[in-house]
Amino acid sequence: MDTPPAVRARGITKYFGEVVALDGVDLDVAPGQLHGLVGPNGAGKTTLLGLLLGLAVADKGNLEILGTPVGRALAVPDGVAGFVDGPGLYPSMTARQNLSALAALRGDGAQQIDEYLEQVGLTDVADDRVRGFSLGMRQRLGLAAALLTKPRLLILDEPSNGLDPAGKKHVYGVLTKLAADGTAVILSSHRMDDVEALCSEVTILATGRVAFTGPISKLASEDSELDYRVLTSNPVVARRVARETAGVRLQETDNPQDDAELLIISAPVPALDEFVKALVRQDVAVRELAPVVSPLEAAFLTLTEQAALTEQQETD
Ligand SMILES: Nc1ncnc2c1ncn2[C@@H]1O[C@H](COP(=O)(O)OP(=O)(O)OP(=O)(O)O)[C@@H](O)[C@H]1O
Repeated sequence: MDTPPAVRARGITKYFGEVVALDGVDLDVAPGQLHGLVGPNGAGKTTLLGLLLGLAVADKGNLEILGTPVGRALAVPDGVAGFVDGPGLYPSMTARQNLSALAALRGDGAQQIDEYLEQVGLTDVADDRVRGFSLGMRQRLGLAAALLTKPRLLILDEPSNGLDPAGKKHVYGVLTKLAADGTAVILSSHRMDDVEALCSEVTILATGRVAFTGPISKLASEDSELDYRVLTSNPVVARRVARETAGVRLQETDNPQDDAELLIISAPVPALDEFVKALVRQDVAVRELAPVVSPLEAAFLTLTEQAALTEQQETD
């Protein structure tokens, strides 16, 4: 039998009094998929994650989690783990005691506690009280607690909040491995670079509506124009080449010193290719070439601005 989708949501609507937090949201997440949920403040990300965790119920729409329709009762659906607004932990207990208490409640997982602590990089502080933990350490312990339940769908609200680079590496490694083993992971983030590094699919929410959902690779089309930073061995010639290449627009930078060395150009991918080839023909070496903002960030800004504009037109 085919494995059911981890999430299948259709027309999910959620009100808080007058506020429409979610407005007809559709979402599909396959098993083993790392799915990013992004959107400006107040877009409805936490509300949606809360519905998936069974912390609230939708006012309208259909929600199926791991193949089972979600009813009206508030309960964490079977096979789902995670947290919104930070993990629930006992501050007066140590990290290990927190996990032991959870394992005892579940009647399972006690044997793997050391392994989970190691996976999230908390072995050295396993016997320290959670009260003294930083936000990043709490996030990692929350993830270990979620792992202990062996979820098939993991929901995480801003999991990289407070994480230092080493913590991020641990957490991302854990999430990638979980997904490779078939667990679907849905995480919200304000960091587009994190989502790009980790997720294959993304849903962009703007004022409670889906502005885009699908593979990240579909967001950046060949024709969309991005801004690029360009450092070369000869900025004077590079600037002339930029002016002469069809489809390339040279931007003036705010910093006059930057202006001497650094070029900012706007171009779609085919024109960018022609620019680089022309530089090489002129014996100019390209030392750095990178988008000023990532394709996801650029698409995110455009889509959310459009959605806000549409909403304003509808209310006018
Ligand atoms: N318990 C609540 N009572 C009243 N309004 C709420 C409640 N929870 C959320 N809202 C409203 O619903 C909308 C969506 O909020 P939500 O927290 O889901 O957004 P978000 O995308 O997670 O935002 P952020 O990025 O700031 O965390 C907002 O307008 C918010 O004010």
